[in-house]
Amino acid sequence: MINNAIEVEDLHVVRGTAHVLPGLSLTVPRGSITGLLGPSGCGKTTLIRAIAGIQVVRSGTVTVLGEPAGAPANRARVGYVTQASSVYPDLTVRQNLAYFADLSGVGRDAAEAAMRQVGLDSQADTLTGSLSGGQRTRVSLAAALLTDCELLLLDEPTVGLDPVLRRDLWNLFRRLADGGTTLLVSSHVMDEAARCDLVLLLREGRLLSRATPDELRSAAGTDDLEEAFLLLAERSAA
Ligand SMILES: Nc1ncnc2c1ncn2[C@@H]1O[C@H](COP(=O)(O)OP(=O)(O)OP(=O)(O)O)[C@@H](O)[C@H]1O
Repeated sequence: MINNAIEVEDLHVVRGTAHVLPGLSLTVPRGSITGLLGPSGCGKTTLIRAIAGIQVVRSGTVTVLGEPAGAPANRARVGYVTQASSVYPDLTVRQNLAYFADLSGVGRDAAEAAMRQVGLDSQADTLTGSLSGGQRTRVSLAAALLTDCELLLLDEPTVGLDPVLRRDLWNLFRRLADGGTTLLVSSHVMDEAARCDLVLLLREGRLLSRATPDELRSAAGTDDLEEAFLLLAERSAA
């Protein structure tokens, strides 16, 4: 059993004219919640796309669950929830999940269970297009949960959610991690770092820090994770 769910080595990605990831190396341990934190534009989505195997990379290696990123063997083992909703607006929540359940070869019971997991059972018969942005994200998340994947890649899943929904989603992430799923969750909200087992801080495509929230606080000498990030960013620029 390989202990790391993800191993990235000397990854270079160029998008347009920008060298977005200029030689990034990092690892993500199995069975835990790793937060990918950093300011807008620092390369979080690009890295997640590379891990999902859908990003053209210039060089370097990305190994996911022991396979090269994007390997067919990982298709049912890796779930990816993008920032943009990936479900059909003209279908109800239940119809969307039933459709994805059929595509994934799992039963309709799995669709109902996933709907309950994300707390959308009361909206089961609502058209997905008339849900709020946060509710639509939860439909996408439910679709990713259908196959009991080993690794979940979640790109800013809590954007636009109110504090209660955010807390509920983080509780769900914790339950999934307790059950052995590895989660990589991107966010630019530093207070979400406190809910992670491990935090990767990215800045301009470089790894500024890889630490637990407690290690971050003591390295920066402050309890405020936002402040800790700013201090670490200033130190690295000095
Ligand atoms: N399709 C694209 N073509 C060219 N450049 C792109 C493209 N998508 C992103 N970029 C650039 O790549 C860099 C990293 O973008 P990325 O989306 O990975 O950042 P991010 O940290 O996820 O940002 P956010 O938190 O705002 O989603 C940015 O400078 C962005 O302008």
